[in-house]
Amino acid sequence: MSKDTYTLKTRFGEVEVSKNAIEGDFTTIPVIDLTDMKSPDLEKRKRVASQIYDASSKVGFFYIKNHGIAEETIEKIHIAAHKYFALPLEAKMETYMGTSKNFRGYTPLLGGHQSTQVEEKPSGNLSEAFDIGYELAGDRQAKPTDVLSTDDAGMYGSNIWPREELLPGFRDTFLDYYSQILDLGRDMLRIFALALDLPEDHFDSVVKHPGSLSRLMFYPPQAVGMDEHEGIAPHTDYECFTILSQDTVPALQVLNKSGQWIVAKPMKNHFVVNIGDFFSFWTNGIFKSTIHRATNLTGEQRYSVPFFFGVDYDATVSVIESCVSEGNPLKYPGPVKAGEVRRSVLNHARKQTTNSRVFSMSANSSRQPMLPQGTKSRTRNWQK
Ligand SMILES: O=C(O)CCC(=O)C(=O)O
Ligand SMILES: [Fe+2]
Repeated sequence: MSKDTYTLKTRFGEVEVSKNAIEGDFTTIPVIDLTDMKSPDLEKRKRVASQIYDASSKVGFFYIKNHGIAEETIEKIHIAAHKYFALPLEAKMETYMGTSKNFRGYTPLLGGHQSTQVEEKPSGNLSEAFDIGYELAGDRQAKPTDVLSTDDAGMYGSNIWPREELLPGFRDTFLDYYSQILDLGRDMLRIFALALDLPEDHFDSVVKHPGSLSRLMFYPPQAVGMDEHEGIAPHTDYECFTILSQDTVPALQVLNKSGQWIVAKPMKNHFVVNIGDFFSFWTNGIFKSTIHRATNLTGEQRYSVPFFFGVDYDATVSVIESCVSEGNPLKYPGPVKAGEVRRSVLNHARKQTTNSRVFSMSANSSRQPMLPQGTKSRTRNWQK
């Protein structure tokens, strides 16, 4: 590594990264056209699946276009995000995540955030967030007779909403967005199954009430002359995959294999999709959960809306058998209870006062997925 690099110290090891993000190099973040994702022609679906396999196993990140979510839906959620973060702090604190048993609600600027790096002077992430999770009203496929199970980990539960009179229509807008992205996630899981040479309905039984969080994020501009301050510190996501809507302000950077931060420039009507730790576990490391961060150096306000697609909290999941081979022996003993894994990851993150993600950052290409200290013994031994 040349002197243009620095060492990123993490709780789990060191990563060499270059000092500067490389502008203009997006060739490593492929764009996948989902037009044929639901084509009646299997060969066409397979062509999409094969691109998804390539991107998921080599990069861990890709853009999607022609995903079927209307521009208007995306605009509406961004307007809702602007309005929510414009509320006075006291109003946002009425929805404070600290009062939630299942990781929903508001995370204030710098509050409760801490870099995943080992810092001399820990400083929080320069962002605010508002999280919601699965509720039946946010799932167009839920039947009126559906009842949410009480998963052992207590991850299902209600969302915390700002008072309707403060933000009329906010709850409906967010739940509508949530339900549409949830369905996109379900559809994508079928194409992921095809990508893994499995029957397309292979995962259907574990996405009845998918344990997915969605988040509004706000990154204020940094003060002129201020040292670069991360909006969200380097991390990997911990669910199956993330579907991210960015506004027009660039900030997201993805760590490539040679240790360079690649800017994932916002592209109109595209989502950024990235593999999370849970999918990496599930596929025995075939799908890569890649380190990324967001730093807003533009002087403008930035908003983004990630959706972390995950399986039912009460599902029990083991590494997919066909992902284990002589060349890729079983990495992670299982089975695991999806809700328990997520609770322990989130608890750990909260204890560390981080922004709710877990990171095992020994190296971008050979990382082990998730699993903090304190995870139940069955899962602790995943973390070598
Ligand atoms: O805002 C972004 O661009 C990325 C957010 C992110 O990585 C996350 O919330 O996990
Ligand atoms: Fe992320």
